[in-house]
Amino acid sequence: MDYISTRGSAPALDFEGATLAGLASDGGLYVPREWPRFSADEIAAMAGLPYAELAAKIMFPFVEGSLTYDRLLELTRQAYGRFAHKAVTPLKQLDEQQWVLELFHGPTLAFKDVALQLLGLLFEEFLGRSERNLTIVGATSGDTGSAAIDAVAGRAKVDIFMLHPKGRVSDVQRRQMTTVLAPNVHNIAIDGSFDDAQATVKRMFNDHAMTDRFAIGAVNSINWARLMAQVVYYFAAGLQLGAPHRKVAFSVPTGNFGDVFAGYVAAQMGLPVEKLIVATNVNDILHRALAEGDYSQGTVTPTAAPSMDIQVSSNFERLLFDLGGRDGKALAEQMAGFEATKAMQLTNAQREGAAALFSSARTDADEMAQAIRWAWENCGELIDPHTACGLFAARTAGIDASIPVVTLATAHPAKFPDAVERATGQRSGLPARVGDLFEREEKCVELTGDYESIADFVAQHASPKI
Ligand SMILES: Cc1ncc(COP(=O)(O)O)c(C=O)c1O
Ligand SMILES: N[C@@H](CCOP(=O)(O)O)C(=O)O
Repeated sequence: MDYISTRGSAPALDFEGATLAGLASDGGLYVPREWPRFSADEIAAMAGLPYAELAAKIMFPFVEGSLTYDRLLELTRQAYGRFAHKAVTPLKQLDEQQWVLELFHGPTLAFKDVALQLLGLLFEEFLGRSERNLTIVGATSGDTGSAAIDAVAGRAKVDIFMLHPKGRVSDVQRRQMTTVLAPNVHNIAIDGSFDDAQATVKRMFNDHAMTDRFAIGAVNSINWARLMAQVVYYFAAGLQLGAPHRKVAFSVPTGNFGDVFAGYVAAQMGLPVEKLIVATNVNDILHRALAEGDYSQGTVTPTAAPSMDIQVSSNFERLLFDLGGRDGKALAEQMAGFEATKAMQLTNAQREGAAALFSSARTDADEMAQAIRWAWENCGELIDPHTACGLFAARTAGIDASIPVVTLATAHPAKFPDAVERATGQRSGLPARVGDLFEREEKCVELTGDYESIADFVAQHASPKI
C-alpha cells in the first residue's frame, strides 16, 4: 500500500515512510491510495478471533510492503499483551439498545493506548532499519501525551517533546506525563489551548531550519498509523453484535476527528455501519460543520471533558479529501482559505456526502452530568465526561430501535474523578496498575506559546537525525 497526501503535492510514501513522516511535506495528511475492502464472508470469518489476531488481519492491507503478516502479528501481540483486560476492548450492554465499548484498559487509561502502544513498536521496528534518530513533537489535551510517553519512554533513537496547555488537563492526566522521568521525555506546558499547541507542531514540520537538522515525527492522529490501529475496535464491536449480517451505529466522543474517522475507514472497508454519531462538547466546530456546513474556528471553552476542548479538528481534512473526490489541489486551496480566515463553508458535495454516514450532537455541561448520572443510576456504570458526551448523543440520535448503538468509552472515569463525583456522588479510584501517581516527582518546563522559544528548546535537547 502506498500513501498520498490530502493536499496532492507531497511525494507518495510506503507505510514505513508515512509512519515516520507523520505529516506530509505539503502540509497535508497521508491517506492510503485506496481503501482495502473485505467481503462479507471475509468479515464473518473474523468473528471470535483474539483481539491481536483480528488487529493483524484488519491492518495487514495497510502495512503490506513494509511488514510481513507474521511480524505484524508479533507486534500486535506485544502491544495488546499490555492491556489489563483479556478482550482488550470489552463491550458492555447498558440497556436494550445502548452499549459501551471500553477502550481504556491500556497502561494510561484512555483509548489512545490502543494505537500508541503499537506505534511505539512500529517506530522501534522502522528506526532499527537505519541510522536515523526521530524527534517526536506532539500536542496533547491530556490523553495523547501520556499514552505516547508511555509508548516511547526509554526507547533508543527517539526523543519526545510533548506540549500541553498549562492548567487545562486534569491532575491525573498531567501527572501521567510529567512523572515519567526518562531522559528522552520532555514535557512542555504552554500558555494557550490545545489548538495553539497543535499549530506549533504543524509549523515545526514545515520549518526547514528544524527539519534540516532533525527528523520530526508525529504521535498525534495526523499520523496515519494512529488511525489505522483504531479501525480495529470498530470491527471488534461490530462482529460481536452480528456484523456483517447486522448494521451497528457508533457514537464517538470527538475532538480532533481521529477516532470517528477510523470508524469511517471501517465502513469503507466493508463493516456495515448505520451511522457514525459525532459527539462534541460545547467546543462544537464539528457539530456546526456537519449540521450547517460551517467549519469555523471558535474560541476554546474549557469544559469537564478537556481532551475534547478543540476547535480545529485536523482529521476532518481527511474526510473532506475523500468526500471531494480526492482532489488534492482543490482541497489545498480550501485549507489555505481556512488557515487564512479561520472559517470555511463545506461544499454541497461535502455536506451531502457526510450526511450519508454521519450525524452530530453537541453536549453542554448539564447534559454531560445527566449522562454520567444516567449510566450510574440505571446501569451501575461510572463513565467519564468524554464518554458521557458520546452517550448523551447516542441516546438522543433517534437510531431505529433494532440497531445497536455503541458509545466509545474513551477514558477511564478515574482520570476525571471530580466531574464524576459531582454528577454521581461516587469517586472513581485509580486502578492499581497506575501505581503511586500522586507520590511521584514531576518534571516539566513551562514556556509561553511563542513558536521560537519552543523550537529553541527542542533544538537544544533533541538528537540530530543521523
Ligand atoms: C478521552 C478522549 N475522548 C475523546 C477524544 C477525542 O478523540 P479524537 O481527537 O480522536 O476525536 C479524546 C482526544 O482526542 C480523548 O482524550
Ligand atoms: N484529545 C487528544 C488531543 C487530540 O490529539 P490526537 O493525538 O488524537 O490528534 C489528547 O488527549 O491529547
